[in-house]
Amino acid sequence: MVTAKAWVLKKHFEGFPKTSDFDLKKIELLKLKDGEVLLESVFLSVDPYMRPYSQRDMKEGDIMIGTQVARIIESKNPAFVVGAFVVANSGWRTHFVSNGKDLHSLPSSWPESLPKSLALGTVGMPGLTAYFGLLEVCKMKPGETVLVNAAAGAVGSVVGQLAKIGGCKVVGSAGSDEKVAYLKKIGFDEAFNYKTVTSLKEALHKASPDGYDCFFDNVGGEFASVAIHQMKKYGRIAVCGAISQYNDSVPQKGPYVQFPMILKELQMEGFIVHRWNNRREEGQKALLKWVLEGKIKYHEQITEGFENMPAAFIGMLKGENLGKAIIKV
Ligand SMILES: NC(=O)C1=CN([C@@H]2O[C@H](COP(=O)(O)OP(=O)(O)OC[C@H]3O[C@@H](n4cnc5c(N)ncnc54)[C@H](OP(=O)(O)O)[C@@H]3O)[C@@H](O)[C@H]2O)C=CC1
Ligand SMILES: CCCCC/C=C\CC(=O)/C=C/C=C/C=C\[C@@H](O)CCCC(=O)O
Repeated sequence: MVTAKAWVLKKHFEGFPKTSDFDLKKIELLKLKDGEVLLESVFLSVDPYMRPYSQRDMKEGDIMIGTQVARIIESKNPAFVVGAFVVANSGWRTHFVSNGKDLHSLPSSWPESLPKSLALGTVGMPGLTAYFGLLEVCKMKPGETVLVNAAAGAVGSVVGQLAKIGGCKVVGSAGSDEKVAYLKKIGFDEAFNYKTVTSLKEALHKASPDGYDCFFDNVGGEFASVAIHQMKKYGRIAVCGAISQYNDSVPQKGPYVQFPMILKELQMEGFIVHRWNNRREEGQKALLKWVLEGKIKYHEQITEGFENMPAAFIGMLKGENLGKAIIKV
């Protein structure tokens, strides 16, 4: 019998999650039935969506939602061999049983030299979010100017590099000078620390006096309310997330934004990466190619130890990660 460890939501979050909101449980796994596989998590992801989705989708006592790269350690399913790696959506746990239907094998072209954890970040859901959000929602064109916030994160860092590959000028914001330096290192044309600028309005104007054609919004709130006024006519806004709001009990009341929406005839579209699930392979193939060519750089904030998962999640929400936040079991 295999004993799995799992993090459960002990108490719904109020404001920023606290480690006391989680409980570590042990689960005895049953013997495999025909068609099932036993997996052990190797890398686990902590993502911003877990904060709002926990309120929407979970009840206290549930295992925390989330994804992992896992290794098959026992198989009664001929489609999955022992030793193979897959991406699963089985939550915060060290071991689990699956019937294989919800497992995604890593692309066959995945080189041994490339960390498999990238399947949770740059070459996984966040990278695909950047890829499809930029190409299908922003519809960036060469020569345009792209703005992205939370730019040093899992999604934002890929947005900026994809926009450079697409021949755009790229402006990014992040919450530390270290992150700003990283953005410039990976090719952003302009980058600033939104926490230390005296005026966000002036920082955005200085970075691109003519304004922005595309705004890839990961943050929402006051940043979005200021940025919208600096969009060019016919600009496009991809509303990817609103992390500035996730931990607020009372959402920030941003200034009235409908005026620029109308006067500049802006397109503003929210999206969820699931929309392009049928094009996952296309996106992963493109992202993997650019990573292997060195055109997309990646950085991972690796936290060692399953026991540190709640702390890694809280740290990511507080901006302590540069690049994708990953837990190495
Ligand atoms: N629509 C979709 O399908 C998807 C949407 N998302 C969204 O994309 C966004 C980025 O996700 P992801 O790349 O995984 O996360 P990141 O790796 O960027 O980590 C979160 C980052 O958000 C920033 N942040 C946190 N709080 C605030 C705040 N109050 N104001 C401004 N910035 C803040 C921090 O960076 P900093 O130092 O810059 O403050 C932090 O590092 C999130 O909003 C997420 O919900 C992600 C995946 C799919
Ligand atoms: C309830 C208010 C939500 C406000 C917007 C919040 C988050 C946007 C975001 O981050 C979306 C992420 C989507 C992730 C998609 C794929 C998976 O890895 C997560 C699966 C969770 C699920 O969809 O059940």
